[in-house]
Amino acid sequence: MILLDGKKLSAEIKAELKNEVENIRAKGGKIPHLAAILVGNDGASETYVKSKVKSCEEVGFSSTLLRFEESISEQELLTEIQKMNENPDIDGFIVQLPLPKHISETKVIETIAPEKDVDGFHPINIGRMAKNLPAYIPATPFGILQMLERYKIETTGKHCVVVGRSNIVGSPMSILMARNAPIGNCTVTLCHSKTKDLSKFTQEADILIVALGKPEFVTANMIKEGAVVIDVGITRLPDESSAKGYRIVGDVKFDEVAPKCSYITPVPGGVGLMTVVSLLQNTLLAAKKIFYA
Ligand SMILES: NC(=O)C1=CN([C@@H]2O[C@H](COP(=O)(O)OP(=O)(O)OC[C@H]3O[C@@H](n4cnc5c(N)ncnc54)[C@H](OP(=O)(O)O)[C@@H]3O)[C@@H](O)[C@H]2O)C=CC1
Ligand SMILES: Nc1nc(=O)c2c([nH]1)NC[C@@H]1CN(c3ccc(C(=O)N[C@@H](CCC(=O)O)C(=O)O)cc3)C=[N+]21
Repeated sequence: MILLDGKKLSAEIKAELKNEVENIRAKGGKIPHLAAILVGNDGASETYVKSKVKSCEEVGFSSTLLRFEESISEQELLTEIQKMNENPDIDGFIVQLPLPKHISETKVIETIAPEKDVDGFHPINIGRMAKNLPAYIPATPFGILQMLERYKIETTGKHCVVVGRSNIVGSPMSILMARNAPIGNCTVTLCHSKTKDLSKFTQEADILIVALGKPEFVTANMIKEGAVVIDVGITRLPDESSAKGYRIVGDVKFDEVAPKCSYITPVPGGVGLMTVVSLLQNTLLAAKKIFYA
């Protein structure tokens, strides 16, 4: 069993990004600038956004964090997004999800200029991705592709089973794994809460990607011997013995599943860290105006 080490890989990618920034600086080019909009004060969202800002600093990007009260109106938020669209100093920005219930996620995402949508959530980016055209690929799926690539895991002809069909993880992941691309060419099965006999599918998976948000849901009996298991899930469970008061648990029961796997991601220290660096990589592309010149 080989651990897919998100900590090591993300550190390598950060070092590459830092190098790129130094080259840009030496040539007097535009330093990449990522902005994030955070609405309300959800604890987990706060952690992720801070981690994005910190990672920007580490690689030498500029970053801006705009915070708004939970009570901001939809129209006010859309106006702020327009301002970001028009601000030439900002190369890419994200609106942290989830949003308060009175704000339409769809409207928010569709207001973001596609060329600044480094999350890759705008329908134009999803459509371009599905057609195998250059596009911003959503950070979590992009991070998973890079893990598979850097560990030289063969995907062609494999059966990839994705559990979860969210717009930010499962759905784009299933599209990417089925594409005719170097990391792709899988036969893909996409499972969700209406899937009957989920185990029947997971047991057939050469590559199993789990993003359903239920801690330790996937057990050893659901896994084929030698499978590659990618655990996207992140749940904070109360834990008094930890300094933070919680511990982070994935969607996979790691201790019993790991011995059956050829490769597996840990949680924490797996996919989450790749998500953050992938967002920075998209921001670098945005600063270079690679897709929408
Ligand atoms: N590591 C990272 O970078 C990231 C981690 N996450 C984590 O990944 C997990 C999933 O997030 P996200 O994709 O946003 O989740 P959502 O809650 O948006 O979607 C969950 C998906 O799982 C499906 N599902 C729920 N229960 C079952 C079940 N019993 N059997 C089969 N499918 C089921 C749902 O089906 P249906 O559509 O029918 O409701 C849905 O498609 C969360 O723990 C989240 O915190 C999320 C983003 C990034
Ligand atoms: N517009 C938008 N874009 C997102 O990309 C987005 C979002 N909204 N909403 C929430 C999810 C979740 N997400 C994570 C980011 C980093 C870690 C991460 O750094 N994880 C570390 C630490 C985990 C921790 O301390 O909580 C790890 O897994 O080791 C995890 C999850 C991005 N998301």
